[in-house]
Amino acid sequence: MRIAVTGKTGQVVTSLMERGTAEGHEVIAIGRPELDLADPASVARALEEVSPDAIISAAAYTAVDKAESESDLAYAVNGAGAGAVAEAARALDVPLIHISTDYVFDGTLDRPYVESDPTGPTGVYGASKLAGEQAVLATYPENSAVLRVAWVHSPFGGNFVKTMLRLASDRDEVGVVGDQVGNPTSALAIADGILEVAANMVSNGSQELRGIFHMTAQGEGSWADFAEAIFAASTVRGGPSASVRHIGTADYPTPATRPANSRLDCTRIAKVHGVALPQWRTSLDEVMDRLQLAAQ
Ligand SMILES: NC(=O)C1=CN([C@@H]2O[C@H](COP(=O)(O)OP(=O)(O)OC[C@H]3O[C@@H](n4cnc5c(N)ncnc54)[C@H](OP(=O)(O)O)[C@@H]3O)[C@@H](O)[C@H]2O)C=CC1
Ligand SMILES: Cc1cn([C@H]2C[C@H](O)[C@@H](COP(=O)(O)OP(=O)(O)O[C@H]3O[C@@H](C)C(=O)[C@@H](O)[C@H]3O)O2)c(=O)[nH]c1=O
Ligand SMILES: [Mg+2]
Repeated sequence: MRIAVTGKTGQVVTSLMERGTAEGHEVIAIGRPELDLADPASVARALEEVSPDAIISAAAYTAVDKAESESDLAYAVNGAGAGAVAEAARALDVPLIHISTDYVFDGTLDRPYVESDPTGPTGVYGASKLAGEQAVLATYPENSAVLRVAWVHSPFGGNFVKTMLRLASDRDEVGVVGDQVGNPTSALAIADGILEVAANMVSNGSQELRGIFHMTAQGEGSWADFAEAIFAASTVRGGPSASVRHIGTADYPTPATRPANSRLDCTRIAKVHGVALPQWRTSLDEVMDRLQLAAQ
């Protein structure tokens, strides 16, 4: 497949370049300045030039706290920008896979969220991503899949794993919220899942393969559990470590409110696409191995 992906340096786009190329696909990453999601005309132009077999919409405004004070930009990129990608995919008549987030939910449910559960974002980032989902499904429902992923980490770009390792390098203890639970998911595993979904959509036009899907790693934990796993994995590899103090959300005030329950139920994508990502602790080991290699 010839696959166009939005963004150049993001975690998911970098993972797709690696995994897609390894599987013999041609993966073309298109980002700024040629494709700027805040400039819709550039989106159509840049994607048409590539004439791909499928488009992966992975670029987004992802600064959750900063979005609270930059809401116009967050909506332009994540809402209107996502709609512009969908219009380009429709014009090219190719499948679109749009990446979204667990933060579209308010987190008050006491079980993992299924695709049909009501959304209710608690911050600007989640609301702007929800606007993007809606734009995609209104513009190009006949050939789009929205994949909601969560708590993304990888050897690339900025993420919670790297933040924790940086903090541990100069302190013995880190306070991390223990009352927000979710599914830490590696971008490398996400790339594998996206490639399976893309192949299914390219070869099969069935509506059942389109629509919204939850796609996270198996297993769950709080951010504090995630931090503990990071430090355990770092310790065995000779990397920095710290002890984790489990704190409450109220003890770690942030501009954006995050959902307390971010867990996503991934039954539908397993049934419809045959996609099941590995356990999150297994993927974390892969990411930690890669970080050690990168540091050598
Ligand atoms: N990170 C996470 O924890 C989660 C992410 N997601 C979603 O997954 C997707 C991938 O996220 P991830 O890989 O982590 O993202 P990153 O934060 O690692 O990277 C963001 C990417 O978006 C690009 N980008 C930002 N603004 C624009 C713009 N105006 N025009 C074009 N490109 C732009 C960046 O461009 P450049 O390369 O130029 O810097 C970069 O490639 C996103 O849709 C995100 O909402 C969902 C759940 C969790
Ligand atoms: C750095 C740090 C964070 N925290 C808390 C704050 C927050 O509740 C939680 C995670 O913090 P972060 O800011 O790294 O994560 P955050 O940016 O909220 O991560 C989110 O990013 C967007 C893009 C998504 O789509 C989500 O799925 C999710 O991955 O941990 C601590 O408790 N202690 C700390 O030292
Ligand atoms: Mg962050």
